[in-house]
Amino acid sequence: MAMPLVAIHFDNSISFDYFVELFQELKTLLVNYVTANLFLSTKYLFDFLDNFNLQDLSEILIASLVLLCVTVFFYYLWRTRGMPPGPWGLPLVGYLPWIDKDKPYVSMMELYQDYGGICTIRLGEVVAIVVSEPHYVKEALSQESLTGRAPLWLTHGLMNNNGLIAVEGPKWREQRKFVINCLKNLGAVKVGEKRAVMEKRILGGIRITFQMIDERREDGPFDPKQILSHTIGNIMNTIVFGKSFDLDDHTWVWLQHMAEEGVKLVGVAGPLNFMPYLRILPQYRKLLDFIKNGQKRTHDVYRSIANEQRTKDNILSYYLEAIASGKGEYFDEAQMLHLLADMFGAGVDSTLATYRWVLLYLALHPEVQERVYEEVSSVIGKGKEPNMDHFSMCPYTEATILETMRIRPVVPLGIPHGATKDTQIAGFRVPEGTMIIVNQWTLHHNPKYWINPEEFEPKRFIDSDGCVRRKDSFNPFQTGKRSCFGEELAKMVLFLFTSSMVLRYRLQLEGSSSAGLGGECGITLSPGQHSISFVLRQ
Ligand code: HEM
Repeated sequence: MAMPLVAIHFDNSISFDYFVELFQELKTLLVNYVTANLFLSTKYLFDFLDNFNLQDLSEILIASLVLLCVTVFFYYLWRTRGMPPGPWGLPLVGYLPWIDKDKPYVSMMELYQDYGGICTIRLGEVVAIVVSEPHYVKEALSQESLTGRAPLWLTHGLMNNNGLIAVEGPKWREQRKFVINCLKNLGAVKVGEKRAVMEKRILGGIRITFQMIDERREDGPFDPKQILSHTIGNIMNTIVFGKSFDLDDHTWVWLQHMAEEGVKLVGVAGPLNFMPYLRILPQYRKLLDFIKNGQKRTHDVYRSIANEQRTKDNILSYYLEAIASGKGEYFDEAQMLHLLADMFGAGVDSTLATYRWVLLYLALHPEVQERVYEEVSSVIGKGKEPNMDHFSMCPYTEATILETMRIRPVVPLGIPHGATKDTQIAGFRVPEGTMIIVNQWTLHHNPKYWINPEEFEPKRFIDSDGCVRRKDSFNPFQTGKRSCFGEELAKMVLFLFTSSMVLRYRLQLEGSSSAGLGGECGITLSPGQHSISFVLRQ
């Protein structure tokens, strides 16, 4: 069909009539064009349907699939332009099938071997940059624009910018500052009078730990996980809620169960982080319901603790005061409940897992244990309780704790960050929304920075003057504006527990020497099942 010609006459004076005429012509042109194409398309459609057979259908499907792959390929190329190099993945899932779900940190170390200290991978819908060299890690973690959190559906989606670990922007800054002040007030400080209050709290927990070990140790070797979960958990309970629970308190038993299951389930539901549409599948829906119900019930428990709150000097009571004062911008009940859960979860899980690794490595290396014993017994004295003044005088004990954190970092892939706006690392483009993974495991196991990295050798943290020294390739708490502010508290718990334990017991590993070393990786990497004999020292 011939296209109608549009005759437009230009003269010096363009009148209103001229526009009317132009509009009419354009309208005619459009109507003719649409009618013609509609006629043609309908004709082709009828012709096609007349001759349609199954082979056509498979050809159409294949062609659509190829078209989809090509579109996804070019979209991915466009999206990752200027970003660090990395492996190809599959449409939709990206590199996920190549990540070992039990040991994702090992898969990331393989990436380091293939692509070096900075690389890009696509995990479902999320594009991630993995940084594994100390100077890239430092550059990334020092940037304001990388203090966001990764766009992960489970954490971001479920938390809805509440709490502490998953929040961003001004709310994160305000709430983080508030909690840091709370911890200082409660005595999680290097020096000062308040420190004694926190020491007392921790030493109380240690005494109960020893009572519980003494009740069980004559029956043979056992895994101290349950006892430590109760006592370290209760130390955190007093800091966060101002109360501790009895061992058999139903609420406490349930809270511990939820904390443990929650860690595993969030691990199992991991693919939802990268492919949120999977939640339409029944198995993921069930998981999500379980997590959401658990969250709701936990908040109900916290609410009732808040209603009965009588004590001062804990994060909950400070928070209630802050809400009542009306001064802060983001202080409300919903945010408080999430924040308390984050504080309890982040504080207990990581410290408990680290301490269990310390005991396992001490039991596995009697020569290291004896050196720690010699040091603490000479500095603190047999039968005495330690305090943080002893810490700087026990470099070998500190080095043993650090070496444990090196060889078994409890967050082997850190807590991922997210780019809040376009930026750069090492000159590579980092678009807004990119996830940044700090590859702690590779940093801690790279033979370029550690001699025989698979060997447990605390001396590597001590310099020629006998002082403790840390390297840039050691990063268990991450660095920068978003680094872990629980480090001081963790240091106190780990030193006081380790020195007291070695002063009181000789630890002996029972069964296979590799028991538990492989670890179980949920949100944190914890030791696997193992048994220790606690032999009372004379
Ligand atoms: C050995 C023990 C611990 C280890 C290895 C550890 C490790 C970490 C790491 C790697 C991060 C991520 C930092 C980042 O995103 O850059 C983190 C964040 C965090 N940690 Fe710890 N942590 C420990 C103990 C604690 C304790 C005792 C507390 C509570 C007082 C705590 C509370 C938190 C919180 C709330 C965050 C999130 C901070 C934020 O997003 O601004 N941690 N921790």
